[in-house]
Amino acid sequence: MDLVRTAIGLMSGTSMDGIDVALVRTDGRGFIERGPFLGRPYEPEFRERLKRALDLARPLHHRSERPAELRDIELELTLRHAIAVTAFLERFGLSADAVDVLGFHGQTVLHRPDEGLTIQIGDGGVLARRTGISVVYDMRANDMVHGGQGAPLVPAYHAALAGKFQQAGQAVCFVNIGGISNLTFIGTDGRIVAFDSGPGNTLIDQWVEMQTGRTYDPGGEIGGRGKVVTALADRYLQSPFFRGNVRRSLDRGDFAPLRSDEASLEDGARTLAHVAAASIVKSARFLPETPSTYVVCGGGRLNATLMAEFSAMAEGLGSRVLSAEEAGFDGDAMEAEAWAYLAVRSLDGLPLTFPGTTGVSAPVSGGVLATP
Ligand SMILES: Nc1ncnc2c1ncn2[C@@H]1O[C@H](COP(=O)(O)OP(=O)(O)OP(=O)(O)O)[C@@H](O)[C@H]1O
Ligand SMILES: CC(=O)N[C@H]1[C@@H]2OC[C@@H](O2)[C@@H](O)[C@@H]1O[C@H](C)C(=O)O
Repeated sequence: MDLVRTAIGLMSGTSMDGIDVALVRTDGRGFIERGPFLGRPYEPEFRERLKRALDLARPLHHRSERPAELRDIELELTLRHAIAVTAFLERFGLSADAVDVLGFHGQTVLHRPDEGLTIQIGDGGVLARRTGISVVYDMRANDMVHGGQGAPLVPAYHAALAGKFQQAGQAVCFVNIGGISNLTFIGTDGRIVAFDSGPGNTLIDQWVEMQTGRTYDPGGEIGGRGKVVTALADRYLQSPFFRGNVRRSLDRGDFAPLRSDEASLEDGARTLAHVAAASIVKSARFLPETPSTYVVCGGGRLNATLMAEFSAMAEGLGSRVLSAEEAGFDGDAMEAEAWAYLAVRSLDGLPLTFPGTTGVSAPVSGGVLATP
């Protein structure tokens, strides 16, 4: 039997809303035992620091470049992750010795796949020393070196969770609605096809924050009171991103926010929820077949307006739509769990990405190991 390790995954996603922490016991292959999860929101001041980091990263041309202020933010981010690990261990009565590895995503501050450039800030060495636990980090870079898009990486984990659908003879598609959305299709024969599918919550979050100061549309309630402004929706949905045969991965800044005078608060939120839902369906046309089931994860599944739109569109095409919880998973923990799983795969030199998931030339492993 392959070695089963205890791993903690740490995800700070494109929504920049906080750090997700999840524990998984796994052999990095078919054995997965999901443990506890903790979400640690960022305080508003630190979110502003991360937004500043995106601005500082925009002119960079090399993934190791760190202007002094960006280096400071990287250290602050890393220390917040160390505190999150300590809080997690305390909360669940675990000692650092019980954990074999941390899978550390860091924060994507720039992603330009066309230039072969992806930058995640987060210092694995500092995190390993602070926590006393080995850290695997920088998991996207090697994929890009080998011609991949550097994202998405979560599909290897989705595929490992898909066994029950395969046994039932069903093609399943995991939909992760985070800041950006991505899809993982797993066919009945185990074939994996994955790609970023379009804007997720970021446009909605930016709009609601601009208009109200709140950082998201709770439950999709604001959008639920509005109507779709077709001309604005079309501006997004007619993007060249949805055309052509090559799927490319997205940067948070690839779709420009609505301008403040373009719609009422409610109509803007409704229109952008529609855009998020329709983007998934548009991109799903590039899957090998219509999935029997969509399993929806990520914070966007909690936006009822977005979910109602997506469910109606997908069901109209013959698929059923389940939330991660309805399918027996945890939709908040999934990405952090994936980073735990990927860290174990990295330790064993197993591939993290495949030609069908990132367009990489051949299956490749990745990640950098830092020891305490
Ligand atoms: N109760 C809720 N109602 C509506 N939307 C919500 C709710 N909770 C979270 N969200 C949305 O989900 C977002 C966070 O989702 P998630 O944590 O999956 O994103 P992420 O991990 O940052 O993104 P990515 O997958 O792009 O890396 C929030 O920014 C918000 O837009
Ligand atoms: C470069 C980067 O950080 N991309 C993220 C982003 O957020 C969602 C989507 O775009 C996905 O491609 C990826 O994250 C997920 C967790 C992934 O790599 O699977």
